[in-house]
Amino acid sequence: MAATPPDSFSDQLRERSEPDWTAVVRHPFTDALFDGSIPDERMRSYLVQDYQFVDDFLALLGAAVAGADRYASRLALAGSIAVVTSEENTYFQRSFDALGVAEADRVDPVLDPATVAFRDLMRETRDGGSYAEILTVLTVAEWTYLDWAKRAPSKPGSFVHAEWIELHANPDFEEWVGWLRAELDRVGADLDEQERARCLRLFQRATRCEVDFFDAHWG
Ligand SMILES: Cc1ncc(CN)c(N)n1
Repeated sequence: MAATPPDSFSDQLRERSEPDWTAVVRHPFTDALFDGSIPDERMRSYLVQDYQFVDDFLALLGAAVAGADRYASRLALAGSIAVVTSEENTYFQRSFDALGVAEADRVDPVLDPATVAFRDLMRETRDGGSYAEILTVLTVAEWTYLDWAKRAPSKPGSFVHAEWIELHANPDFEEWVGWLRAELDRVGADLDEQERARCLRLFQRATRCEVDFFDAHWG
């Protein structure tokens, strides 16, 4: 993982997004994922909604490729696109098969309010955000997932649970999150006060979206 200096821009954004950050990383949904106790019905609805999240997330990655200020950054971002469109997509399809998800729910399900809120945030950022703002939203989505997945004490039996954890707790994903943070720190160094404040508001809003997304499938 790329080294991040202590009290970096990304660290400051995360610290100022508490208590929501910890609420995502320690969400009871993730604990139930670890011990494999999420009922199929709940896992199905979560994955169906998340597949829609991933659609907009992929478009946001595309906007980051377009908005990046250098070729090396485009290459790193394209590497993540490769994962989302291969291993991760295959995981969704195999899980949908195992959970009996109908074609309509794979392609065009009724969206939860939490999915709509996250989608709106990603679309607004994609269409009108600076490269720093796009990185901010990408970083929240990936870093929260790394942080909860890293807490997994062991592998649950079902592949639907186990592989969802593994996709977010492996050395490549850790390196990707390290890159995102370092990139946000690099770009953040050139921002003025107003632009940094906009990134903070986006970071906080995206973190809240993550809490609401898990809440929608819990309790
Ligand atoms: C809601 C959500 N947030 C983040 C991730 C990780 N890409 C995800 N799959 N879903």
